[in-house]
Amino acid sequence: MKKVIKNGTVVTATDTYKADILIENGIISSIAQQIQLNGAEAEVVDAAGHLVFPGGIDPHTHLEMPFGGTVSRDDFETGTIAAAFGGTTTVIDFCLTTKGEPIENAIETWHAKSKDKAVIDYGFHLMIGEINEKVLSELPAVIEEEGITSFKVFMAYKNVLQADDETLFRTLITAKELGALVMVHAENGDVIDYLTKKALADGHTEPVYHALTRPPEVEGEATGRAALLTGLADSQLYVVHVSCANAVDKITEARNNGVDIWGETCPQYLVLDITDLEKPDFEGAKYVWSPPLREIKHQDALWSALKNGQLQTLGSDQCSFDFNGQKDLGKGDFTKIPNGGPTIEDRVSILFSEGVKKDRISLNQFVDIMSTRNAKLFGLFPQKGTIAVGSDADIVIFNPNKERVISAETHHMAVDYNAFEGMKVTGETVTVLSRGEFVIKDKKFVGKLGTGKYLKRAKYNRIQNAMQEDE
Ligand SMILES: NC(=O)NCCC(=O)O
Ligand SMILES: [Zn+2]
Ligand SMILES: [Zn+2]
Repeated sequence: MKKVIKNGTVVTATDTYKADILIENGIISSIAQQIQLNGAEAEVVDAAGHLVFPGGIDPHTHLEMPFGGTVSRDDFETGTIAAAFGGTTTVIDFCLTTKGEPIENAIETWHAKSKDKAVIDYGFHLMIGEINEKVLSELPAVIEEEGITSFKVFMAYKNVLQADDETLFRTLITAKELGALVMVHAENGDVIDYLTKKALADGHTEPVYHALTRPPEVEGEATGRAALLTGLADSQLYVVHVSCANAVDKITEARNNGVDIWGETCPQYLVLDITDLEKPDFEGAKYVWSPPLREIKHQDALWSALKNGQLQTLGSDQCSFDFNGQKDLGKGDFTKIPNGGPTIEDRVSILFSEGVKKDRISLNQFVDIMSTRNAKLFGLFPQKGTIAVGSDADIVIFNPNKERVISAETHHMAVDYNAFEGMKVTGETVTVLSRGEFVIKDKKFVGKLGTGKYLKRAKYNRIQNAMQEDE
């Protein structure tokens, strides 16, 4: 049956206007000031007093990911349900590879994790841990057959996920040839390895040492190095989870020099800070992310970078671990605390409440940062990331004035704590449609497991993204 969303305020990355939206066969078929249909023809959804914007696209999730001897708690079922409750309709998850193992096995593993579970659409990025003739021979099929058009390289997590500079450089060259966007976790893993060993040898075991052994300089250095190699390879780079001014400065400098480089930050870096890691009774472990939470001054740098376009996107970096039974693996040794936290559900709300409501970014920037730009960078636009005739009807109906408090008591993630516990936010997702079907209706989950579709994504489009830059 057709659906018509009536009386809402439509918000895209460029426009804000009152209009009705007609949905047929999962696609937006008409947008007009008034769409008149009788009740027998279409289901009417009244969005009066609400914003109607494209579903969020979260380009950075780790669902059911093995890490530090355990596995992240939220999987494609609980993770995508929580994402939908938070106004996100697409996630792109990181498919981890193992050196020496065929890439197709890794991708198969990720398909097995997600199929029959996801309630919203999803895609994968591919981790590159090594480059050799075998890997090079496998990558064209990854792009052409799987539609995986982004590769991820870790510059940190020594002896686990970390790749060397040759691997990064060759990945950049190969990505340019094949039409992929390279993503990088930019921290100097070798320096961190030294600093963490020294901290432990000096008897420092508490969670805050996670941050003290990963100072902003090591993120700035790695970001600058990755940017330089990208310029040298004339390739394209997306720096994930930027946490500090040092990294923003390197990205800005490279962009000013014509390097095709993009930066993502995450909600935790915008609203939490290093003092959270100092909480007593090992509670600081809840706030262990890599890169770590920073001194509060870095928050201002990140907000102004989002406003000025020096950073372009917000990912959640969802990688949740229970406080009891997972984070506590690191009691007595901060290096054993699994890195990551639950953020998928609150990403959109925090950007709206702290960004739009506090006048740090505009409403249209909000849509661009949490959805549209991600669609463009990751080969999903205009199928996703906007409200336009012909686009998928991935739509959020959002109450911009509802005040509420974030809490583990009410969240939908599987973990036993919420990193933003007690935070007051304004704005609430009311109804969410994925390809025209309700997933959340009047704040209740009405979706079905397995209805989320795997997305084969288009190649990285430098012209399209460069054109956005010129606007
Ligand atoms: N960010 C984090 O601490 N955990 C997830 C893995 C990663 O993105 O580095
Ligand atoms: Zn990372
Ligand atoms: Zn991550």
